[in-house]
Amino acid sequence: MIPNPETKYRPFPPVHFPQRTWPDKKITQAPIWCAVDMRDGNQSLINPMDHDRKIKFFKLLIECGFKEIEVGFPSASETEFNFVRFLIENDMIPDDVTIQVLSAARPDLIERTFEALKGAKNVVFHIYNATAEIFRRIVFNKSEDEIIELATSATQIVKDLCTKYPETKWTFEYSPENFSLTEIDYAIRICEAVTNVWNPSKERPMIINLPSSVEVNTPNVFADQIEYFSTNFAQRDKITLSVHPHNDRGTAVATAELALMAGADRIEGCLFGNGERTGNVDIITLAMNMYTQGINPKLDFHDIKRIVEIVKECNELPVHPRHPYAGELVFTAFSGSHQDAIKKGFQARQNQQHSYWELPYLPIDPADLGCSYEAVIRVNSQSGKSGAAWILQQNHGIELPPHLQREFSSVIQQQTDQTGHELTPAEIWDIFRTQYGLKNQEKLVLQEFNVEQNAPNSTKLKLTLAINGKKVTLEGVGNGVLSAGTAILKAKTQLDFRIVEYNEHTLGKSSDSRSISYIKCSNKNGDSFWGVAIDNDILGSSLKALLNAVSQFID
Ligand SMILES: CC(=O)SCCNC(=O)CCNC(=O)[C@H](O)C(C)(C)COP(=O)(O)OP(=O)(O)OC[C@H]1O[C@@H](n2cnc3c(N)ncnc32)[C@H](O)[C@@H]1OP(=O)(O)O
Ligand SMILES: CC(C)C(=O)C(=O)O
Ligand SMILES: [Mg+2]
Repeated sequence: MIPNPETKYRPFPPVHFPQRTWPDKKITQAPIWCAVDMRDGNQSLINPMDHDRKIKFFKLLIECGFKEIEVGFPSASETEFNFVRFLIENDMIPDDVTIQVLSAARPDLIERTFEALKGAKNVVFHIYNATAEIFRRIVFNKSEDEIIELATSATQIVKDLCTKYPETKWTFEYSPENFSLTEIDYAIRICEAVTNVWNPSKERPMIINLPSSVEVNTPNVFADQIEYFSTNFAQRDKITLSVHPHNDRGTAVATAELALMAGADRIEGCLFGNGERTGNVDIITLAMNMYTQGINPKLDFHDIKRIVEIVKECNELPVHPRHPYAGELVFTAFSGSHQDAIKKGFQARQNQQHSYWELPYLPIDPADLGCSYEAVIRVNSQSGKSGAAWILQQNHGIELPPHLQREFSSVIQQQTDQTGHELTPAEIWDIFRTQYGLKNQEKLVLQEFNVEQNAPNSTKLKLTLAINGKKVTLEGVGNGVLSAGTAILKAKTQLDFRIVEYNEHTLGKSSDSRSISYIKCSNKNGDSFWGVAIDNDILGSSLKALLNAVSQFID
């Protein structure tokens, strides 16, 4: 028996805020991004990053365009402390990048953190303490006022120490940890008290960072909390309002997006949503969501596969194959109706009159993330006619005629049903060649041919064939090469068949491109077979395709 949730869990109370305006707002520009992978992400890893992994991650974040990077919790360990020293002493921080460090609101930890920062150019000094009732009661055993005192006295210590190091441009950040679980008016009260101590200005704002340290409510309730805070905070114009969503309910991205609509200016998060428990908000998803709405996210993820590899190596964690924008399967359709729509979408793009991306089932151009179109369609037993046709088109320039697409699809379907597995492009190509005579067809093999135009509508054809390896030369007449060839083969094999469909095209754009021909022959019993052939000239490919089709009537 599962426990009764009604007596075990309490619903999160909504914020009474009928003046809310965020539902009608739009996101129109990128927020200030702060990557907290090297701190919040790092503190959640099984094996926290060592020096080399941290360096690698730091360089990656800079390449991606982050201008604010929380590089660690310097008072946590020697590794953390020394890493910050290394960055500073080796001049590894670009002038336009601000490093951020975190410390609990504890004098000993704050002092140690300042030691790590000596000589840095630009720093966000970030302190936090939990403010929610359950933390005040259980963790701190302190009253509301005592917690305010803890936060303000720590702020004063930071302020005093900043004056000792005037060579650094300091920005102060305060986080009421577990903001979303904190009584909203108390959260405003403690943040205002901290702000009053710091005394920011419009020109030198401080950062108030509102975390859903544990995600406890729906994104709309969090948005109400943010708009309420933003509306009622006394020195709103002197603070940068930041959010720091976690993903316990799986809605961190929505939470962050609604928070931006509700007035947040800045977002802290991690690549691929790494972080404590279910992670921090995924900045890649957020940024690419903006990108697909026509907004420049001011971050660069154009080589997503490389980013995945580096992050996997540094975090020693996988990235899910269905991770938005980045997973190895997110641009791949296995299912028939999706494949059909995607294939038609790519065709339609060739005549499109506008520049916008418009493709069924592909909300973003894979090329924008450095991915090719090759993998957008893969073939298994869920696939339809467009699946294999797409693979042949992409890999070999083959434009299967519509009827042949259907016929080849049933061949492929038999294979995938039998094995239950995906077919690779190489396997599909091999099945295609075997099925239509491009490979191992030895019953009727063209060796030479000669065409003479006797008169208008009368063509004389001389064929040299290897029939099951035996060379024969045959002649016939028809009103064209194919009808002459048909006449020759009918006479030789005693088979009664006719050509019912013929298609050809060049494989490539230049005039010396090879030709491919597709021929379907039927007999009176209703049996029909396709033959396909490739040759340097169109007559050769037509005759070979005819032989490949007819060979299939022969036992
Ligand atoms: C939501 C977040 O992500 S917060 C960031 C969390 N990150 C980390 O903790 C990673 C790095 N931390 C560490 O390595 C260690 O915690 C250290 C080295 C910083 C400190 O370790 P310790 O000295 O053993 O203290 P510990 O972390 O257990 O803290 C517990 C004490 O600090 C107090 N404390 C906890 N958080 C805070 C805070 N934000 N501000 C002030 N005091 C705090 C607790 O009430 C407790 O006090 P008590 O001993 O009087 O009961
Ligand atoms: C330190 C704070 C910002 C934090 O990581 C959290 O509350 O989740
Ligand atoms: Mg966090």
